[in-house]
Amino acid sequence: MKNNKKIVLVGTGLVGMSFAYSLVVQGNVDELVLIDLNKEKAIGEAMDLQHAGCFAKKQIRMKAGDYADCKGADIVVITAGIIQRSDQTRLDLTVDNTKIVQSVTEQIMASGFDGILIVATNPVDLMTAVAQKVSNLPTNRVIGTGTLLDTARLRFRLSECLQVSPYNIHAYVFGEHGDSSFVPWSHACIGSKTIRNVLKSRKIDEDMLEEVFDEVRNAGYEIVNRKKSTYYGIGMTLNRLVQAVLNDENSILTVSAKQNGEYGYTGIYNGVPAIIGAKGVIEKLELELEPAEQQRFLDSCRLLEKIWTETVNPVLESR
Ligand SMILES: NC(=O)C1=CN([C@@H]2O[C@H](COP(=O)(O)OP(=O)(O)OC[C@H]3O[C@@H](n4cnc5c(N)ncnc54)[C@H](O)[C@@H]3O)[C@@H](O)[C@H]2O)C=CC1
Ligand SMILES: CC(=O)C(=O)O
Repeated sequence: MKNNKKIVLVGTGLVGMSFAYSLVVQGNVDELVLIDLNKEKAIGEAMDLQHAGCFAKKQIRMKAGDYADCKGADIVVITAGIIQRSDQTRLDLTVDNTKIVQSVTEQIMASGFDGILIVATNPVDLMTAVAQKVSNLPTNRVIGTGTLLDTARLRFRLSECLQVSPYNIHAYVFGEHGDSSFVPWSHACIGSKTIRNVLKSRKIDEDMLEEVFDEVRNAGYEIVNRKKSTYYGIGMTLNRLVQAVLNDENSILTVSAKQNGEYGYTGIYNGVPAIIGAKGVIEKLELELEPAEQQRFLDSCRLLEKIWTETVNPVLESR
């Protein structure tokens, strides 16, 4: 394990700073550099965090910096971008955020950065693909937060409904971090018992599962309607992913990873469970999906590929 764990964050908005604050509270990095288009904001955020750090269990070196600081960083996290309004989906952000992620990634790479890139900017599956294409880093080293936040929401909600700790709920949200996501319930377990068998023994109707997932899929919209944006959930999601890499955990997390045919699709970034360690995506966990689940994954990939071809690529090629 490296002695000095260095993270650079690009985008010091609500998502970026929720993540940064969680690092300071948990004290699980050594060095943190903040970059934003709005340099004054990055400086103000760094000052505020430095003051918070006086009460933290570990002292972290923090500053507002610039892209030259990415050289030698273990991980650069991209949270720069616009957010959706309550009448928009994440996919409506595609054109604006493609331009932002392209520009940010070019500047990161110009520094000589050679670590792991983690992307949260929405629509995250497409923006991770943009970061990979522009950076030309190996695909295992460019990771999107994917459906990790959705999976946390699923485990939370199932935990509430079934009165079992979320730590003992093993269920994954697959596909786009968006409306085409789904849960392969055939692989959802409470402890080692399948969730369908748990429902059967408790005499709970299976319809409960899709009701729970509807809430999970709509959770982002529900929060945006009430408070304009979501940030604590994704802040801790980013922290979890970063720790898995920094500590070479080989933990299974549902991230946006480049598809290489494991689930019948090649070429697009989409959310699947994967083993995450120091080298990024070590291996995608290949689950045997039921035919209907497999179809939903293919539909999700086809949707993303269509937007990539019709919208993202023309933006990338226009520069
Ligand atoms: N993947 C996920 O699960 C989630 C993703 N998000 C996404 O995260 C992104 C950020 O959201 P918030 O932090 O709430 O937005 P925000 O508006 O609070 O912050 C965005 C920041 O990006 C900066 N920025 C914009 N263009 C930039 C550029 N070219 N270079 C450097 N910095 C730039 C802005 O100055 C601002 O500080 C959005 O795209 C949002 O949809 C939000 C929640 C969950
Ligand atoms: C905004 C967003 O992507 C979420 O909270 O799921």
